[in-house]
Amino acid sequence: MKIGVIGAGSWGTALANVVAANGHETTLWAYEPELVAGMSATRINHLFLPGIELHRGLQYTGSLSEAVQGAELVLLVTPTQVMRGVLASLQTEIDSSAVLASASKGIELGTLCTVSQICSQVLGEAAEQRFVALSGPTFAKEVALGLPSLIVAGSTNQVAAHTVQAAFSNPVFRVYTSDDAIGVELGGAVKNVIAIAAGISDGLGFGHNTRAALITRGLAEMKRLGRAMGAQDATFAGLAGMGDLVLTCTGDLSRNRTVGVKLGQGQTLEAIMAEMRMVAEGVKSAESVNALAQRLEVEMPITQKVYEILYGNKPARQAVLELMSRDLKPEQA
Ligand SMILES: NC(=O)C1=CN([C@@H]2O[C@H](COP(=O)(O)OP(=O)(O)OC[C@H]3O[C@@H](n4cnc5c(N)ncnc54)[C@H](O)[C@@H]3O)[C@@H](O)[C@H]2O)C=CC1
Ligand SMILES: O=C(CO)COP(=O)(O)O
Repeated sequence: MKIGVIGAGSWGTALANVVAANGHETTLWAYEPELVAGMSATRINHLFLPGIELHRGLQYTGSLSEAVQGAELVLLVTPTQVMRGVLASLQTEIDSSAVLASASKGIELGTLCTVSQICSQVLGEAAEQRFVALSGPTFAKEVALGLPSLIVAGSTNQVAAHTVQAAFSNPVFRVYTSDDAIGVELGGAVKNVIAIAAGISDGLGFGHNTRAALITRGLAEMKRLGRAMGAQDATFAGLAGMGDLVLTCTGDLSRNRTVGVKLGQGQTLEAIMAEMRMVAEGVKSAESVNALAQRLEVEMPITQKVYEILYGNKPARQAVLELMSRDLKPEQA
């Protein structure tokens, strides 16, 4: 199969490597010209996935049209906030029958769109019929090292979901299908915001109890937003929900969790972002998910506090105090 992968960050590179190793004719598009040259010469993505040699068959390009030319499957893996611009450049280049998969996790600022909604707006409504959200507990580095990992391909079109499942699956990378594309997308977007909260908690010196509580109540927020957007509750109990939430809230490889830890330790957001080349989607999604919750009148108190800490100068300890002193009530999902 011919596959184009758009975005050579750590995740796009790791996923391109999976399908290339599975025997598919794969071309990886990189935004940075020096990365195209570097990967072509050394087979290593020195900027975003250092130290890992990529499959011999993987091709590299700096041209968007070359990456998707003749592709039966196009995988989008740029940061969510630049997705619309990248897609606009690809609009006339992607084959109208190609499956469109996205492994990006976030909600667009301003429009409050998921990636599938961005695709429909830019490429036309029919794009939704061939859209697949690929998400789960998968740190790029561990996938690239071949450590057993599981993920979900969610789509309203089961033929498209099965195409992605077949292309990516191998003995160390197991892909499940789901018919809940929006649930799979929302799980990935919201867990990044909750991971910042979990990091803040650890950075403040709180314990395992606090972190477990944040994960559990974060899952309740994810479910509530999902219900308001037509997702299925069961999706959030699965890999793209609880699975990814647990991974990101507890794993030291998480960029979002790391941002939270540093905030909890007293660093400013500006200082943290200044020394970070990689994307921590939760920083921007804290604003967009919080706005989405307000628009849909969904109660998401942890998300709201993360937003206030990041953008409202609220001290993290005060935010915790406010969360703890909310009205007492029965436990509800
Ligand atoms: N790294 C990981 O373990 C995982 C990441 N993801 C998601 O994958 C998406 C991509 O993240 P990573 O691959 O981790 O990125 P990264 O943090 O490793 O690298 C940043 C990426 O952003 C690209 N970029 C920056 N400015 C750009 C622009 N103006 N136009 C186009 N591209 C631009 C860079 O070229 C690079 O590909 C995100 O939504 C992330 O949440 C999902 C699962 C795992
Ligand atoms: O989405 C991820 C793992 O599934 C990666 O999380 P971070 O972006 O927080 O590193």
